[in-house]
Amino acid sequence: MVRPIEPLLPNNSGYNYPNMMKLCAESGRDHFSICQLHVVGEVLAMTDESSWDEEEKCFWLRLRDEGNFGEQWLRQDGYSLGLGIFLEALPAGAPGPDVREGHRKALSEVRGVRSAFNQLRDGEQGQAWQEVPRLSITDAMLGQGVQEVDSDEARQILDGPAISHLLREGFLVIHDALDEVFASEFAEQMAKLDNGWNLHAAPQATPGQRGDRLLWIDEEIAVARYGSTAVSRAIRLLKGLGAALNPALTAHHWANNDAGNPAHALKPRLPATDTAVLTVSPKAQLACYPCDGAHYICHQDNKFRPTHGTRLNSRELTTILYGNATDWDVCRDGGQLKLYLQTEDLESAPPSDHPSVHVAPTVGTLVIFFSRLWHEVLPAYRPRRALTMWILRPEEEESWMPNVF
Ligand SMILES: O=C(O)CCC(=O)C(=O)O
Ligand SMILES: [Fe+2]
Repeated sequence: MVRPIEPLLPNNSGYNYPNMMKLCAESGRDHFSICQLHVVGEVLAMTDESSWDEEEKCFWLRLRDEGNFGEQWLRQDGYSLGLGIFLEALPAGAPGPDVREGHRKALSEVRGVRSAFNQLRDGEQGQAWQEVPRLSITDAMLGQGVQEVDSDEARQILDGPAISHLLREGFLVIHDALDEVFASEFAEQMAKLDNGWNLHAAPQATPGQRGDRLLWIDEEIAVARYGSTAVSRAIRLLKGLGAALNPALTAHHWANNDAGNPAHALKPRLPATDTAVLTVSPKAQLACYPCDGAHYICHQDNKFRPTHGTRLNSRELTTILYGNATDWDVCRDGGQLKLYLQTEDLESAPPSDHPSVHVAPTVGTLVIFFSRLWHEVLPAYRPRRALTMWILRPEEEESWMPNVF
């Protein structure tokens, strides 16, 4: 039997260790797993890692969001949690259908809060936050970023002129990043994954924001679960871009920071010889936009909040490999990525006639851009598939939590 999820509580102080044990005893289960934790409107999915600290008499929870852009150890002492926790009295394993329903409700609630948050101006505390208990950063120990992945393929693609273009313009498009055989296998396997009912609707902060369906996937799952060797190779290639860019990116941030741009600050300030700024997200996002005009409105993948001196999340660069047929016709099929140039510091979306580049999502095209650049996916009239990897700045992981607390 699956026990329904506990309702969202405005205050989580009941979820301390003794009470969790009591709940276990009452339900006849030998453990509870925390399946969802909401902090300032983000949903952080719990992995199965939590540990009881005998000395501190508290649980440490390892929290990650779905794409693993944010990760931290959080002390669960009944005071330091955000909007709410859902407890499932479930043995480890796939959630049952009523749990999924609970998740859906929770997500829509969280999205409501989140969109209220997005409408707040810097420093303002809105209605949405009044019930949120204080989350102390000093109670949270930051998790480690994922290791760098070396890839010869990535290094070959990112030669000196390509890197200079990326740093100067904020984006880079390479049309022949994959050889012909790799490209056609990649497109074929992306279609197979999409057509095999493996994807689920992307979460939306506001209705109509995006119409794609997603699968989070890493290079091992791609092979072991789906037999998609070309997708696995593509994920490794994308992961390798981080390592290939590290030295130049570090120098870039140093130069901009020294020139007084706080958005480039390296925290903690790295020694000049240390070039390891970037890590990669463990999983890539496989996204398919169905052919019914599905799109993604103009947005940034990350934001720098000058009044707080923090970023919303750890994403630094967005890297995408497209997996669509070579006869993609933008006039007929639409679906271009529209990148608005030099818009990283804009607070709100630029007008649609702002200088931009349009990228056709043809197989073999690789695009890399700074995640704070405003961009959108234009309506697609043919299934449009993309594999996205976010390259992260792990030292920023703390700052995805806006410090409205
Ligand atoms: O697929 C694309 O071209 C861009 C997708 C995107 O902006 C996103 O997933 O955040
Ligand atoms: Fe995006």
